[in-house]
Amino acid sequence: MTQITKICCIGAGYVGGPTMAMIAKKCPHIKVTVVDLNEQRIAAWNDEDVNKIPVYEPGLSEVVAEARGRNLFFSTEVESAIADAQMVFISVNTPTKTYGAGKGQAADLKWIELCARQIARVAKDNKIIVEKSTLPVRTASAIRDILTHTGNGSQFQILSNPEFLAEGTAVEDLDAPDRVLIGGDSTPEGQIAVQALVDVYANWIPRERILTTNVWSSELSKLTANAFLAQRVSSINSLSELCEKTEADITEVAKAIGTDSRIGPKFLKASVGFGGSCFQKDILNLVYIARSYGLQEVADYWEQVIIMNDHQKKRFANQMIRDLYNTVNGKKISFLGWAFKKDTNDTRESAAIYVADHLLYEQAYISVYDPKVLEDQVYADLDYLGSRTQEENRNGVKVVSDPYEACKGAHAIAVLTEWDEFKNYDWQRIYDSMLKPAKIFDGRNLLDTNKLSDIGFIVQAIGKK
Ligand SMILES: NC(=O)C1=CN([C@@H]2O[C@H](COP(=O)(O)OP(=O)(O)OC[C@H]3O[C@@H](n4cnc5c(N)ncnc54)[C@H](O)[C@@H]3O)[C@@H](O)[C@H]2O)C=CC1
Ligand SMILES: O=C(O)[C@H]1O[C@H](OP(=O)(O)OP(=O)(O)OC[C@H]2O[C@@H](n3ccc(=O)[nH]c3=O)[C@H](O)[C@@H]2O)[C@H](O)[C@@H](O)[C@@H]1O
Repeated sequence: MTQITKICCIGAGYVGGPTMAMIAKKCPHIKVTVVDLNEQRIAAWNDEDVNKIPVYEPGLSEVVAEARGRNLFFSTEVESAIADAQMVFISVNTPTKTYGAGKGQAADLKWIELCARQIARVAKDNKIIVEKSTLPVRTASAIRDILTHTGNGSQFQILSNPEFLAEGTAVEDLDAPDRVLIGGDSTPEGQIAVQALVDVYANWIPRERILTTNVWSSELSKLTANAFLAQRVSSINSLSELCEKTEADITEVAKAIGTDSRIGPKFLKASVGFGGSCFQKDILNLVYIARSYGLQEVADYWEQVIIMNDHQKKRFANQMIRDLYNTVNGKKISFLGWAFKKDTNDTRESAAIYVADHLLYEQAYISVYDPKVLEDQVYADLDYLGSRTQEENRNGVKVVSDPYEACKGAHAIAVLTEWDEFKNYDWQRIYDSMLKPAKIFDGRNLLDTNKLSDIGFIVQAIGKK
């Protein structure tokens, strides 16, 4: 049996950082080194002030503080960390391709291949390679191809161990996951590698929650889990539009169906649309894979989840324009929230970006407040769209650090993220400072509509009349 005492993780992002911090915390006998090419990111992980680590997650700084310097290390010395480790996790980004074949759908595996080649170059002994990144089914065979041609006789086992944590709850998800999934080869060597990784997780996770499968099932289960979750959001969002036409209330409908134990209550919150770095990219990837096998109906079925989500974001922005007398030209609109969900500073694919873009086309003036997202990030998100010049984005959007300032003099407020603090604002004070009629578009069904209406606000929530 291989007793793992040295782990390296390539990629110190939203997954690599928290995941490895938890392994290090729970397994003080294992030396865990997280490496990244991004020097700034590594410097931030090593910041003396543990509150300045680059990923904001409730409880994460405490986990890092406990293990960092003891058996958790962050470094840019990629090669030596790989060479030293018995087990190498690959946790690099796998975004949607922006060029060439599969552009806009397939996963870009450039960084995965680079990692495999780097491992092949520096490894001098046998290693277990763990796919932590989300990958298209059958990627392990490409990694194996690269690794088996090193020519130095080292043996590699490839495992798939997808991550299911959600941002904002990463620490609790890692501490007590519903399950850990490990896919490996059925050969004796493959099973020894699977067992070695099972033993790592078994330090804190009950054995019955550690599932083992073949590699392909594991790779495909990750895409499938995200597709099912996103599908629930698109399903409830599609019905929110019908609720708005029929005086049914989406919160009541969600509760009514969610109490059926076969359906379950989670992931039925209607919203302005799902965001985050993964749902869209993973479903597009699934669609691409299905098409590449000639499975048109399968591809079309899942693509509809994305089409519905795009529709929901557009619908929200259009409703704002319509309710603001068909023009937002020169009107100040306050955005409460920019992150794709609460309790994270991550803004990737956030619905707020697309709603802002839509309103900027209509020449609105947007004032953004988010408790955790920095000004530069908001501009970077808008610049990345390429819809207008950097100067135009900075003229059209101001980022402020005070929510009352964001709302002062506004025609309307849009709630784009469900941050808890929004519920406790002095809404009378906000109302008094706004232009009248003062409108609120609650894209998260977060606020107390009755209370706001009593103050004088005109409130439009999702899936409610
Ligand atoms: N963000 C999330 O909540 C989740 C993400 N995933 C998956 O995990 C993977 C990583 O996602 P994130 O951590 O969000 O990405 P990220 O972009 O935050 O982090 C990836 C890191 O890898 C580094 N990197 C890329 N190539 C490298 C190389 N050759 N050598 C060293 N470092 C390299 C980048 O500099 C970056 O810091 C993706 O496949 C994603 O789909 C899975 C579950 C949850
Ligand atoms: O592969 C990934 O990256 C991860 O993707 C999601 O996690 P995450 O995107 O971090 O956050 P979620 O809680 O899933 O929320 C995703 C989006 O859906 C929205 N959402 C979620 C639930 C809901 O009922 N309604 C709704 O609009 C959220 O606001 C957010 O914009 C999955 O939940 C994780 O299991 C997975 O590991």
